[in-house]
Amino acid sequence: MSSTDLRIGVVGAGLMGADHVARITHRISGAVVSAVVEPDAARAEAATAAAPGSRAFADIEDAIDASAVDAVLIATPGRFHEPVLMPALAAGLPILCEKPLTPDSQSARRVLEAEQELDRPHIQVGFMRRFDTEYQELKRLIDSGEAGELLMLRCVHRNPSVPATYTQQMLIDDSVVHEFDVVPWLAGSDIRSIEVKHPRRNPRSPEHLDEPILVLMELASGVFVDVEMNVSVGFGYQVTTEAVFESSIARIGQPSGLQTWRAGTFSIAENRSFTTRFAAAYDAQIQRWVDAVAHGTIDGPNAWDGYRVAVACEAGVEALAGGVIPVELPDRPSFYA
Ligand SMILES: NC(=O)C1=CN([C@@H]2O[C@H](COP(=O)(O)OP(=O)(O)OC[C@H]3O[C@@H](n4cnc5c(N)ncnc54)[C@H](O)[C@@H]3O)[C@@H](O)[C@H]2O)C=CC1
Ligand SMILES: O=C1[C@@H](O)[C@H](O)[C@@H](O)[C@H](O)[C@H]1O
Repeated sequence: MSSTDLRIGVVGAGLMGADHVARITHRISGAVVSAVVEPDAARAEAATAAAPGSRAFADIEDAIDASAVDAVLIATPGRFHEPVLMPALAAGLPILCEKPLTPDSQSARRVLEAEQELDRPHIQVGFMRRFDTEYQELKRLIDSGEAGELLMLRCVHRNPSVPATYTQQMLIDDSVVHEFDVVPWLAGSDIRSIEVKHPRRNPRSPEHLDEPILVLMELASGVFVDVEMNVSVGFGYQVTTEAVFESSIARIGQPSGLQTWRAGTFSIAENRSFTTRFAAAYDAQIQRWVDAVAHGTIDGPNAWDGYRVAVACEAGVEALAGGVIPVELPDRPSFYA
């Protein structure tokens, strides 16, 4: 550790928290994990063992009081984000908060209000797809106008399976939440309305889930977007987008793993989890946050983006029961210009 390294407190050391501890320790420059807050003793021990020099704390307030952290990375389940965001903001610390910012728009608004007490945005939200090189290339193509007018985006979001704790609502606010961020970013236009269609149910789905679902968004620009959200596909993890232009199409997210020719068959390895599909994007997201923090800024989706997405998720959850649900946003505060 060098004396200039950013000392990060990681709150929540489950799947994503442990993954982030490993990347900060081994792949990110200019930062170390100095504190871990995790109620599960075995996970806390594994995380501190994985990050030499780090210490476990009972809560983020203790780590702040002990002057053990310069920044906070939040990787607890979404409903526990606000109780960490608030003390971290009160201490004026930079924050990388895994998605969602908070689980609903009311709590997201409270966070926006608390952040606006400070001189500048301190929160970056972990919508890592914006750091994926293919998404970035597609955005450049759309922005450049080279391909002409964008007419539609056709998105696919497939998970091999989900844990028993995954609910119907999570199809929207745990999974499609990513498209609610990345689609307006790609297309440069806010979501105007959301509708959900229920195709034939996959007999492999857990009993309590009615999926796949088809989420239809209309953007303010008139661009239409469909998202196939499908969480029991078994074969692997797939996130793709096809952009339909006037006289061309562009595609991202095709399999790019090991290719084999065997017994008369050609095959390409597919991802099995977001942890590999987006590994480079998570690395880039955290490296750019660490670099930005050194200059007193953030470099990625901010708390306003988190709030916009929370509003879209509420409309999406309402749309699960039917209807075309409008997405209405207040004006963006100049603080987030
Ligand atoms: N960007 C992405 O692609 C992904 C993001 N996520 C997000 O990451 C966050 C964590 O998700 P997972 O790692 O999958 O969950 P997880 O359940 O594997 O881990 C969460 C950890 O937080 C701990 N925890 C619970 N309450 C806490 C508290 N008050 N203080 C400190 N620790 C607490 C739990 O004991 C657990 O170890 C969520 O916000 C989730 O939406 C999850 C998966 C992928
Ligand atoms: O954020 C994520 C998970 O929480 C969610 O459950 C998955 O569907 C997403 O693909 C992943 O990126």
